[in-house]
Amino acid sequence: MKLLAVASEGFPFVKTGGLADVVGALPAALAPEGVGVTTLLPGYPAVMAALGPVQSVESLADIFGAPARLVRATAAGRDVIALDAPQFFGRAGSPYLAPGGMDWPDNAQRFAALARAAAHAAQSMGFDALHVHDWQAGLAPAYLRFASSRVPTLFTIHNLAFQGQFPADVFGMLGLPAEAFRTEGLEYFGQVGYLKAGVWFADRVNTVSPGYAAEICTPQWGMGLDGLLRGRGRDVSGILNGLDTDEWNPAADPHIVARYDAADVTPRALNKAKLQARMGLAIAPHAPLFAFVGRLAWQKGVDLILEALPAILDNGAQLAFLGSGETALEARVRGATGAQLGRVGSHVGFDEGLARLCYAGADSILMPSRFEPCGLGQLCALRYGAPPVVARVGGLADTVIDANEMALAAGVGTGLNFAPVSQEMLASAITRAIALYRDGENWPRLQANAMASDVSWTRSARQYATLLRGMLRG
Ligand SMILES: Nc1ncnc2c1ncn2[C@@H]1O[C@H](COP(=O)(O)OP(=O)(O)O[C@H]2O[C@H](CO)[C@@H](O)[C@H](O)[C@H]2O)[C@@H](O)[C@H]1O
Repeated sequence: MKLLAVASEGFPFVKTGGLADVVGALPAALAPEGVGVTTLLPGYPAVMAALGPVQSVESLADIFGAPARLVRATAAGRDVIALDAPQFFGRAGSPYLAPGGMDWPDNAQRFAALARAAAHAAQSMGFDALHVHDWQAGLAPAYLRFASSRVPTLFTIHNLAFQGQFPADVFGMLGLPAEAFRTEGLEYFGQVGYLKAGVWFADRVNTVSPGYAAEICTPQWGMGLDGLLRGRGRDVSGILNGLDTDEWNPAADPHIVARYDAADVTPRALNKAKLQARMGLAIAPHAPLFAFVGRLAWQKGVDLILEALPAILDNGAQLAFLGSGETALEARVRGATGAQLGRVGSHVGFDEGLARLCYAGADSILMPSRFEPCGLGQLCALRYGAPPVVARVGGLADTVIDANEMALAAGVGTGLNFAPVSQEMLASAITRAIALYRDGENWPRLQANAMASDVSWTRSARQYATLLRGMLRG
């Protein structure tokens, strides 16, 4: 099967978060299942540079007022098509944000162009199916539907909180027939909804864990789309994300100081010391070291970590933050660092190497997310032997087995879970983690169980292949 995937980011070419990891990993994961993936990405400067010499495969005479072309190359082991449209993507900086942190003012056009190019390529280049990721590509199933195309589409929701909503007057420039702008279409509370378009027009919809698939069908977590999602019934499913276990491998990771595997985790101590140094923490081999890696956002419960700080500090533990995001949270993280020098460390920014050092050097990774479609941080934590403390929501609940008494006795715990998601319950889980760490006997077992967890794509790739083959049958 020839599958075209379309997304606004994909590792290793451009990454701001977990979407890129998944888009970058699926081609290798699906290859053994007989699915050959080509990935269409916006031609950002970083993407064009990484592709090197390219072959021009299609020209698009007029894409929202300017010519563009599709170019193709194989790079980093992936077959990539880039939408070379300098008027939309030829700018430095974030894929989504202008300098100053506001959305690029022409994001509606930019990502409509991406979706239109994907629909065009899916039809004209002989692909069997189109895999559409998140709102940035969400219009593609609408373009295909109104072109009476037979190319089936799968729409994957990585985060329902980001919906790509634009004022109604954007509709006029999309080049879609008037009938598309209805409740039974892409109209969303009087606006144009790019994610809504994906959910409405795609043949199948999935999200990145079974738990989140169930949650988004409820009013509490459906973000206004639960009715529509419930209405799509069995067309909606959940498939867990995995990790590219070659890419994320503590035995071969070039970003960390000391490489190790499950047979001997003692080299982790060197990574811990390095992480403490990089984060401005006291070099304390026996202090339990917690780390947070991710977007500094309400979703991720960063405020809960800050409020639960006494549970960490009063127990002689340390905390390292790596992330960027909401200005107020960035300021609070910097403030906590300044107030607790040597005990709280932080790096506000995006740093792939430091993220890996966090997974390889921290004793435990904190993920107190209020909601989490899947989460990759906890999978990295398991793989790198840093048993995570996670909120029992979405994909976190699906991937981390709480080390309660029964689980410890049965030898199956891989981390710690807590619910409901509150500062108090997080503090109590942290206290439990520190006690386990200090009792000496259970922690190594927990760490070994974590590292033995299957976080690869193997099972999920099979599920994707089954879903895609089902789509081809209609
Ligand atoms: N400052 C920083 N420096 C370096 N690396 C950083 C970083 N901040 C984040 N990362 C990295 O980015 C990735 C984050 O992935 P997540 O899946 O945890 O969250 P995200 O919310 O971006 O993804 C959304 O999409 C993914 C993919 O489907 C879902 O798993 C998730 O639940 C959903 O919210 C990880 O690889 C992490 O290490």
